[in-house]
Amino acid sequence: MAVLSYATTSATSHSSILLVLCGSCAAALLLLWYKSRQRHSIAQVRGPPVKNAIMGNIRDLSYQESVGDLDFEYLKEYGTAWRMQSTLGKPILVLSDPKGLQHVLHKSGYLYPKTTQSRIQTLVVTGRSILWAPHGDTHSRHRKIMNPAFSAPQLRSFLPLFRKSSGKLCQLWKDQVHATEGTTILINNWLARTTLDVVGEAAFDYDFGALDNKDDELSKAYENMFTDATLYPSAWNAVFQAFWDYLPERVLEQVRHIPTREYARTQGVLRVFAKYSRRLIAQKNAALASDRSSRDVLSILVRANASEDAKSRLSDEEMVSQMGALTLAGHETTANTITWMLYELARHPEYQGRMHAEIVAKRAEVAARGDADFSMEDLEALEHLQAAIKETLRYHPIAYLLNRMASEDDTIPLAYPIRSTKGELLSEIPITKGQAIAVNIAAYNRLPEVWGQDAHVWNPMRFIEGKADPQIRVGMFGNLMSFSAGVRGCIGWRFSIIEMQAIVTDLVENFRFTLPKDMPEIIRVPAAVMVPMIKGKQGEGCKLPLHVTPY
Ligand code: HEM
Repeated sequence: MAVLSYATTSATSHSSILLVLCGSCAAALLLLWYKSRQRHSIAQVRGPPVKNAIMGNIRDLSYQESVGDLDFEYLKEYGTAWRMQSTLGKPILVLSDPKGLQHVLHKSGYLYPKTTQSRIQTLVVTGRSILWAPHGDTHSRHRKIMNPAFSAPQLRSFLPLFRKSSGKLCQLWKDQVHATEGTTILINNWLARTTLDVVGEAAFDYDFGALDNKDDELSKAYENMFTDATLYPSAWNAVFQAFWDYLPERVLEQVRHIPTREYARTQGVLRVFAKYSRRLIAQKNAALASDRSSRDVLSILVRANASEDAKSRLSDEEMVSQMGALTLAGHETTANTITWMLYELARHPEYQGRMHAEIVAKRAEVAARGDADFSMEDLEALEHLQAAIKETLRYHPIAYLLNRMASEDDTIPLAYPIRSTKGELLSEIPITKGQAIAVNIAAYNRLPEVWGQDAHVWNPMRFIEGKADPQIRVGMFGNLMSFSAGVRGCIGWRFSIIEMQAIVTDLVENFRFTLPKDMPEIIRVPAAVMVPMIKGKQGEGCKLPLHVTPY
């Protein structure tokens, strides 16, 4: 009986959600139709022709075979700012100009918040975390409490922990790689497991056991989530999301209950994370009360939150959400960047040889000093390693596009003037409130004006020879946009750099990476983050095989 009455209540509440959604959508459709007839301020900005009135041409971007195929073509044709049409006639300004990006992300503070679509999508997958936090008071409250856990000294203290995981990966590969001929390995899968273990231990003092193949509920829930939920978005979902700007927040919060793959897959992950996160936070609160608090990110967060005044404190729900956010933001991003780096090293054996020689020489220095392992200063002195990290972040930016919108009328300045639809040179673009802006990280990272005429070539020497010395400072690291910039720039960029230094040093010291004889074509697939897949075999998920031979 109890089950029956629960089922009836649940069905009633679901049909009222559906009714509210349908009613709101119909109203939004009318509003959208009215809006699409209005003239917008970026009408004079050139862009690719619109092929489909409903879908616009934005879908071409999410269906392009490899990230950059279209972006680099448009960049060449239209310059560092162009116009695209999103679903139901909504114009988007696609921006890769350094001065424009500096203005939108740095100088304007919170003037350009995330779009409703990107905020609600992160709400669906992480809950009320820092990634979701609306611009302004809410976000600065999250950031203030999270900052102490990401200070440079705190992150440098994680080095032994990162080295422990990379050592484990090396040992597992040594066990399975044939000593003389080497073996072909799907490296992305191993690296994702390694970075999941790293983020588990450093951020929560939790053992995902991914490298040990432990049957862990959390790591299983997370596996392939990005590609399952976001790859090749359906037309209905794109049209549905176009209404979101006009729906009340309370209605939008319900979209997570929609039982299609876009929402159900992430909702499942969110539920599992919330369960574990609650348990871990309770443990950390108990440890704090008995003065046994440890150094992982979540413990520092719990401590920082406890010492805030009640008004500024994160709520229980906000605290619980950070675990999913840190795993989401900090795991596959780093794993994929290392994957692309090893792929480029396999394609550039001469550079890989230099990196190996540099590490071996440093190892001899460390041994002569009587130390068992590299210090942070040793790793930072490896200039070929540093340059390869920067060049890979530039060439293969995992987060290749960010969505923002103007909260007020504004003017965006450009470093490189563009030609308007009337043939005039524009050195600034007027923006009206509500204008959507796509921050095109992939295109900025390939600007010949900033990176040199060989911007489309993977060449780490540009950082060693000082060729990349851009005049306009935008990014958080190496003047790259890969970690974004400004008030919402990546909080974990140092964590990721130290992690990459620790893992890549171990791998390049112990193994040689080459392309297998029958190397398939690898494409940069546009899921929520950019992932490597074998061309024509996208259905098999992320895959990047390399031939690995031990030294
Ligand atoms: C190669 C590795 C990484 C890349 C390329 C990367 C990139 C980014 C980018 C582009 C953003 C801005 C997102 C937006 O505005 O929508 C961001 C934000 C963020 N990242 Fe990273 N990230 C990386 C690693 C990490 C790691 C290791 C962590 C944590 C352990 C982390 C935690 C975060 C968090 C919490 C935010 C939200 C910051 C805020 O809104 O204030 N990231 N990241």
